[in-house]
Amino acid sequence: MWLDRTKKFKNQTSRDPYLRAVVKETFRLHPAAPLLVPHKAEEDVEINGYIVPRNAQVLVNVWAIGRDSNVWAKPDVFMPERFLETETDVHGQHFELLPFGGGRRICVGLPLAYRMVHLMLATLISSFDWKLEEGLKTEEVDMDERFGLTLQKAIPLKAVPTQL
Ligand code: HEM
Repeated sequence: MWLDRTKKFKNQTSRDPYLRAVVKETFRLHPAAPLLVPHKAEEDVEINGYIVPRNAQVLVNVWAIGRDSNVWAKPDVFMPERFLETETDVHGQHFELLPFGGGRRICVGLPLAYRMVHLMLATLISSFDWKLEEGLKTEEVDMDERFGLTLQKAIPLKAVPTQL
């Protein structure tokens, strides 16, 4: 039965454009690794007129890129619809959305992780009816983040499931 369900969800999740848009929008605003993984320049490199000297440690602030108002309309608003009309994806070709990094050191777990995120989200949504804690309204949920090598919610979300 679990296998049947998994197959069903796999078909649904790979086709559901809104679910895919929700995942992208979540990665845009809350990338799991906000500065990716530290890189080092092996040689002096010039990028857009800036010199990155040999041996410099390079951190790519994908958290800031995801909220750049030069790139995103209403950058602080959670708006999955923005991804419905674009080809933008997370595979390292679109530099405005790089939750898995890009280039030679792109996350090798991307194909597995990306599928699993969709599968888990679809399973959780379709298996339970979710409510916030008693009395809490959606707009009152505290979305502050605690920065580190990985990004976490400063105040954990308490969501109450009822099995469907
Ligand atoms: C949603 C889940 C995940 C996210 C958001 C994520 C994100 C990342 C990021 C941002 C990097 C650094 C890329 C860079 O600096 O350019 C990375 C590297 C890496 N990830 Fe993931 N990752 C995830 C899941 C996984 C999984 C499931 C695996 C293994 C099965 C994995 C294995 C790796 C490895 C081995 C590297 C180092 C690659 C290298 O340096 O060549 N990741 N990941």
